[in-house]
Amino acid sequence: MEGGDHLAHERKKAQFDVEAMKIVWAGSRHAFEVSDRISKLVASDPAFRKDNRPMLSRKELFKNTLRKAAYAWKRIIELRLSEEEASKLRFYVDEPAFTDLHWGMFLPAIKGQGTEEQQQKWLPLAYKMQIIGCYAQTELGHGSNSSKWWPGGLGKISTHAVVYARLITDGQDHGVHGFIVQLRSLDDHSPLPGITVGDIGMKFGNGAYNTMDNGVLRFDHVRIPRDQMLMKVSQVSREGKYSQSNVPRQLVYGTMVFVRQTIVADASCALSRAVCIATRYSAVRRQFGSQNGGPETQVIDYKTQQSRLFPLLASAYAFRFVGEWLKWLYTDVTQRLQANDFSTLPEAHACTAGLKSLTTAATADGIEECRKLCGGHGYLCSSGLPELFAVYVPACTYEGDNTVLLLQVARFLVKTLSQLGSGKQPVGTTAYMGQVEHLMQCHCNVQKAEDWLKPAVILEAFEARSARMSVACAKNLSKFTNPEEGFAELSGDLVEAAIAHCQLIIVSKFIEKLQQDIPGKGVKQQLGVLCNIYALFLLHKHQGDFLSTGCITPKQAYLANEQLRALYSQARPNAIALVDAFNYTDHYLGSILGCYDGNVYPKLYEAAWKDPLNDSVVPDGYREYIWPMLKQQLRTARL
Ligand SMILES: CCCCCCCC/C=C\C/C=C/C(=O)SCCNC(=O)CCNC(=O)[C@H](O)C(C)(C)COP(=O)(O)OP(=O)(O)OC[C@H]1O[C@@H](n2cnc3c(N)ncnc32)[C@H](O)[C@@H]1OP(=O)(O)O
Ligand SMILES: Cc1cc2nc3c(=O)[nH]c(=O)nc-3n(C[C@H](O)[C@H](O)[C@H](O)COP(=O)(O)OP(=O)(O)OC[C@H]3O[C@@H](n4cnc5c(N)ncnc54)[C@H](O)[C@@H]3O)c2cc1C
Repeated sequence: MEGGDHLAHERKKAQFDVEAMKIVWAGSRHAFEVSDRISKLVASDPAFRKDNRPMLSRKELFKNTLRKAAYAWKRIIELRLSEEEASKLRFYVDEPAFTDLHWGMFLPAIKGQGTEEQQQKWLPLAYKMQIIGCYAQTELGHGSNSSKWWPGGLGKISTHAVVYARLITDGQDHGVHGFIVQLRSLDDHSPLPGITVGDIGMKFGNGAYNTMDNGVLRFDHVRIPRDQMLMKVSQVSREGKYSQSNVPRQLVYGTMVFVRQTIVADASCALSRAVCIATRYSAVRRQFGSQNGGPETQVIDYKTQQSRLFPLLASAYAFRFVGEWLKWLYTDVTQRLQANDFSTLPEAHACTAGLKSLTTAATADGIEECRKLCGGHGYLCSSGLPELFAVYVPACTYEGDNTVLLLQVARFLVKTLSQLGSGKQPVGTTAYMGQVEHLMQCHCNVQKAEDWLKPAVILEAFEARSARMSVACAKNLSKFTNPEEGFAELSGDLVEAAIAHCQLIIVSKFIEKLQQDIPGKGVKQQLGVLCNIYALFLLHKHQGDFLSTGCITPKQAYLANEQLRALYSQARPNAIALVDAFNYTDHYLGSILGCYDGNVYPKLYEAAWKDPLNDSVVPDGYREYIWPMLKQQLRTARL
């Protein structure tokens, strides 16, 4: 079959209103319209071509990124795009660049930690891109106080940085503070006196994150004007006297709470993109299994393919909704902070840290699974999956290594439990800990597979598992005379307790989403199927936890798996429509395997001939290396 829509028969099977699902996925009709318009604008502009990235040398690649960033900025000005539209445009350009750090961390750091006066001075310059900034926290060796190492945008482009460094006044160390530092001349871009700055070198994958100039920075007797210390949290007077505002010191790390929240939303984008590619290709690809001379089986009909693919499809939706909720939580905590209410900051920190950890780990693994789900073709760059994986996988490390972040969540959980004794009632995502006595001894009353479809049953099982794992950790910790020693010794168990808690958050937010009014024929029902797949898949994967804590019986674990298989069958006819609801353009997907019309094989064949190796029939190097070898063999054969 040439041309046409090769997936049309799949699209006809959908049992829900895809257009309505697109609105749910985008978050609102307005968000959908902005995304739709801007993604098409980018897709239709040849200046944003990206299929040649894996073939470019680092220098060509980097220059190309600078060209795109400058062109994107020009279009933003010409079209008078709003902040929301401009950020969507950068998103659909789909190329990591210094601008990510400028808009995503430099500006938020000044907004969050600068005084009114400092904001008035620096923000207009940054908004007009008259200065370009980055966020310099990480060092080459821990607390080495020697070289900053890794900041994106630092290596070659940033004129300024927010640098995190120890503040020492009168010989007293006040800990880490943020400072705005000019790095390069605004006239000729040369580093200012005392500053050594450069790129740290090639990173994993061709193309991928190598469009970013992650950098190294050293200072030698560099003077930072006093008024360039970010002074919302603490101040140094003209006389050198240090003082602190009446706000928690942790606000110094507020930018990370903001960025981790955006990383969770971004996880749903990266995972949904990989899932869209793997789902469409799984419907196109046929292998064996034909009966009575009929067409061969689409690989998406194999139960093994479904049990690997559909939990990822469900996870993409789950991360979307938890990301939406986390955005709300962040907005809420920000409003409270402005009113000097700091009570929800620890929870916001724990939620952003934990969910960043969970969603990025699952997304990185999920992209790789999608590559395998596409068989050999998934390994071709033209599948879009190798580059997506290489770009995405550092999310497990940046903004805090995922294990380190889970340990922060564990500390928060142990603290929450320890405060129960003093009568402090937990709220928000830890409210369930208030029923710890019930959760320690409750019994799951699932008797048949369909009982696992009841939200209350699922929630109680996840709450009981999480509470029991945290309580077990707390009990074990109490056996140590030195709490820090205990925390280090039990860190493996603590990480698992933190994972259980974060999975509970994601499941409960998906269930809450389903309690909202969701318009569109069959939309809520499909989301219900995905929610149950997500929860029961986790339960199946972590059944060791659920069984060992006595939350469920082996029979109930068996029934959960039986129900899961039934849910896969319900998802199957809707699979293509569920990925169409992401509304991704072929440009954004960047994948022959995932193209909307499913016309995969002719496109793969055509693309192969565009590879530079196929520019000539006889390759460079043949005369030099192969021909002499062949001649040598001939001579040996004659002997
Ligand atoms: C819209 C566009 C978005 C664009 C996004 C662009 C993405 C671009 C890609 C990459 C950019 C990458 C950037 C970076 O990686 S920046 C560097 C990030 N580094 C880390 O995340 C390091 C991880 N470590 C930590 O977070 C540590 O907590 C610490 C270094 C901040 C501090 O360590 P330490 O001094 O040891 O203190 P503790 O960890 O013990 O914490 C003390 C206390 O403070 C609480 N706390 C910690 N962090 C926060 C926080 N962010 N907010 C609020 N509270 C925090 C912690 O819970 C402890 O509390 P206590 O137990 O009650 O005392
Ligand atoms: C692509 C990319 C972009 C980045 N961009 C920026 C940026 O713009 N600005 C910036 O400042 N930084 C940036 N970073 C740095 C990033 O924030 C750090 O790499 C990250 O915080 C992890 O720190 P680390 O590299 O020192 O890892 P380490 O802390 O050295 O981790 C190594 C191993 O030790 C384990 N470990 C470490 N501490 C503990 C502990 N306490 N308990 C148990 N295990 C532990 C970790 O789990 C990990 O397995 C970027 C990094 C990358 C990869």
